[in-house]
Amino acid sequence: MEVVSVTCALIFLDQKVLCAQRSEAMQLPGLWEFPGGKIEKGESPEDCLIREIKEELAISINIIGSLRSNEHAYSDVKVIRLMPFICVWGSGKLKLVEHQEVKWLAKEELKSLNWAQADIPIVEDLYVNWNNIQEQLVEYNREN
Ligand SMILES: Nc1nc2c([nH]c(=O)n2[C@H]2C[C@H](O)[C@@H](COP(=O)(O)OP(=O)(O)OP(=O)(O)O)O2)c(=O)[nH]1
Repeated sequence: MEVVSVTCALIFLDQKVLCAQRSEAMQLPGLWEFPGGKIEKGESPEDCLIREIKEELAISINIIGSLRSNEHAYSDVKVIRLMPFICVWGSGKLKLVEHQEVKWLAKEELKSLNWAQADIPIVEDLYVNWNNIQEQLVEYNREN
């Protein structure tokens, strides 16, 4: 079975993370995800994510870390390997090119959304590691 590798960005700002709602024109319409997309041939996961975020949200991001990947079988023939990265906003003004809506959520609000199935373990990991990630962000901001 083919496993499709997909990167996604956990973009943090002021102790909140950016969550995006898939539009009716996309697969999994109306469900919430972390923005990103499929890795193209010859592309590194990081390059893919930077490209996808530019395409989808018109901003550039800096990647500062990652969480563990999660594999989810949407069907017998479709397995997604979702690879989450911890990111901060680099430059540009946010514009929704593909998504229907975005929300900036605090830790306690994370579980209130109707997430795509592949994201559920990632949301759980994010919840559990939230304070650690905030420390990484403080450290990154001190150095940059
Ligand atoms: N980007 C992203 N995709 C996700 C998440 N969770 C999840 O199940 N997916 C699925 C939805 C899609 O089947 C697949 C990613 O495809 P996509 O349509 O967003 O990516 P893409 O822009 O590269 O796709 P394409 O239209 O060029 O084929 O992964 C997530 O958090 N972020």
